[in-house]
Amino acid sequence: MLVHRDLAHLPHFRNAVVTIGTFDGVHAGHRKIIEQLKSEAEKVHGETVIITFHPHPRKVVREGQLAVPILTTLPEKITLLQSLGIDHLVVIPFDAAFSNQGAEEYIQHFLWEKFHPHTVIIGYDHKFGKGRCGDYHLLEKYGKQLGFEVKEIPEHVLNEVIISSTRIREALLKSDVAAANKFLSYTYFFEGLVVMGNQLGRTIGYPTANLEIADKEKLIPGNGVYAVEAEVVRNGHVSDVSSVVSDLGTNLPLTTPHSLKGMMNIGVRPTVDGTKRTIEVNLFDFDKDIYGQTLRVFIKHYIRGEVKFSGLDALKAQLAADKQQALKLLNSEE
Ligand SMILES: Cc1cc2nc3c(=O)[nH]c(=O)nc-3n(C[C@H](O)[C@H](O)[C@H](O)COP(=O)(O)O)c2cc1C
Ligand SMILES: Nc1ncnc2c1ncn2[C@@H]1O[C@H](COP(=O)(O)OP(=O)(O)O)[C@@H](O)[C@H]1O
Repeated sequence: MLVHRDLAHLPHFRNAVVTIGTFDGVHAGHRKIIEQLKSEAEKVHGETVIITFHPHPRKVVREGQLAVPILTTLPEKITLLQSLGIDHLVVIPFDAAFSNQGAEEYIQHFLWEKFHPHTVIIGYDHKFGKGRCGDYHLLEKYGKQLGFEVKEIPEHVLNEVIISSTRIREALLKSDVAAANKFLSYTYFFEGLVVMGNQLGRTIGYPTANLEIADKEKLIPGNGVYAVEAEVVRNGHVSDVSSVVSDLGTNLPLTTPHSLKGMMNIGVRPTVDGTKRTIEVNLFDFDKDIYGQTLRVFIKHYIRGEVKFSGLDALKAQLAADKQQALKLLNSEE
């Protein structure tokens, strides 16, 4: 998959079959749209093109509104779309100038001139252009004049997309990873930089890699203890998207046989300080210094809620039980 971020230097697409959307989560509902995109492209021997926006249009157009956490950061979205066999991903820098284009200008100077699409696939309720005044009918009218086809994404698929996104967010926020992973059709994951903690973990026999998530918009599941798989993916933070794209060959499929098993706590750790929310992972059968590296964590199962223990001995006993429980859950999948 080629990722294009510069609108001034797009390639010449061959019979482009194009769809437009944010695809946050690239979940089971999105995958149906992608199947439709691929089957239309196959019919006309065309290339599949997904146009997406970054940052999220909501952020630019409705500034000041309560931010909805995102399920996939841009590099993660790229990784997932790549794994689905899309030919081109075009990432539009969604700024005020782009959002101020009128609907007709958007069709002629953006969709037509940049892509010369064979087919555009959009939802019947898709709106575009300044004030969101362009719709399916306007696109069809221009399609006839300029010579491209417009195809509709069925209503039930669109409804599924909206319902799934909301359900996945709600499920993760209440720690229901079983439901979230089912709607996603893959295991929810995030990446964090391993930073210093209180250095207490090692003294009780459970060193924990404390994670700092780079993208503040990324949805972090609700507090609690989870069984996870994790991999050290690179040194330092994601610096730019291209580094992730070049990483792709080694990181697909998303959970590799090299994943380590472990357990993670998300919470305020009432037993030891009880204030700042932290994310920390204890990896099983592992003993390396990974400070300054990035850990990708796949959240497989929820184990329990966070508890305030009477002291470190009680916490330690519970961690031993959590480890057994995590291993039981993780091994049962194999
Ligand atoms: C799997 C797991 C479960 C945990 N559960 C709790 C808990 O229920 N309550 C709590 O106060 N801290 C809990 N902790 C956090 C520990 O208090 C923490 O790992 C320990 O204080 C070490 O901190 P440090 O990494 O900053 O040195 C848990 C940690 C892990 C890895
Ligand atoms: N099995 C392991 N799981 C997690 N981290 C480990 C493990 N073995 C070694 N480490 C290293 O030890 C650090 C965690 O030790 P810990 O005493 O909890 O310190 P801190 O409070 O700084 O996280 C990790 O950041 C990592 O570099």
